[in-house]
Amino acid sequence: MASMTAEPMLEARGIGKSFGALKVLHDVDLRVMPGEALGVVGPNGAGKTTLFGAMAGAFPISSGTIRLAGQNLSGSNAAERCRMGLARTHQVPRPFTGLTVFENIHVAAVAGAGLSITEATTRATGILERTGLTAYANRPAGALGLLDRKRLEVARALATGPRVVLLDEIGGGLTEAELDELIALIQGLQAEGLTIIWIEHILHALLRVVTRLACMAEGRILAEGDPRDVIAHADVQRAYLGSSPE
Ligand SMILES: Nc1ncnc2c1ncn2[C@@H]1O[C@H](COP(=O)(O)OP(=O)(O)OP(=O)(O)O)[C@@H](O)[C@H]1O
Repeated sequence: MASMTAEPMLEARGIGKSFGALKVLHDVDLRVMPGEALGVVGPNGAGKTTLFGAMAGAFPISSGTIRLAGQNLSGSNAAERCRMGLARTHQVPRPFTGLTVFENIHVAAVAGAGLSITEATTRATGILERTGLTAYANRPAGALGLLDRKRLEVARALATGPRVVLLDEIGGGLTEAELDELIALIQGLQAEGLTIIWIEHILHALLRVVTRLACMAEGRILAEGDPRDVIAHADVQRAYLGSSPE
């Protein structure tokens, strides 16, 4: 099995991406090992979300290679990458607001993982429980509060049966108590062996989960490694923390 080797679960090498004349990613390398939680920080516009989009297959990249458990993803679109085990959440949650919470999770299991209706029902029931959403199963997703919308975003990603999940600023806008609950959920997923890459501006939340940190600025990785070393790095202090709201 790939996970028994030292092969990264997800690896981006030499990623370049331009939108028209705007070069957003310059030769970015990033890798996450199986079961690892990697944090990504950086100022607004650094290219963090674009890097997630590149990995998830949201658009073609200008250069570079992405591998999932050793497999080159170049020829695969977003839906195929999802079936292969690569899931992402979005900065602004994107549930089907007219469907119930259960239906949202069920759809993700059918469309994202290709499960049968019956299999998806079993999976969705388990994920409702796992994410603390059972009591809201029959509520329209559009009626949820912010924390539960974020839980649902995680639940929809889990429904696709991911090997690695990309979390994009999922902590934003929550109270400290709500953030604690979300962190507990993410910590639990990591403890169960899920591989995680988490982009987050709320550094103290990120540092409760991740064991490795990368800082991006202007489309490049400035520093990457032990979170304490990255935070102490002079370039990171200058480009990010010096101007951070924290
Ligand atoms: N589809 C697009 N078309 C044109 N420019 C884009 C597109 N997507 C992103 N950009 C630009 O790419 C740059 C990087 O954006 P990106 O959203 O990846 O940054 P980010 O690090 O995730 O920022 P934030 O922390 O604010 O979410 C920005 O200048 C943005 O305006």
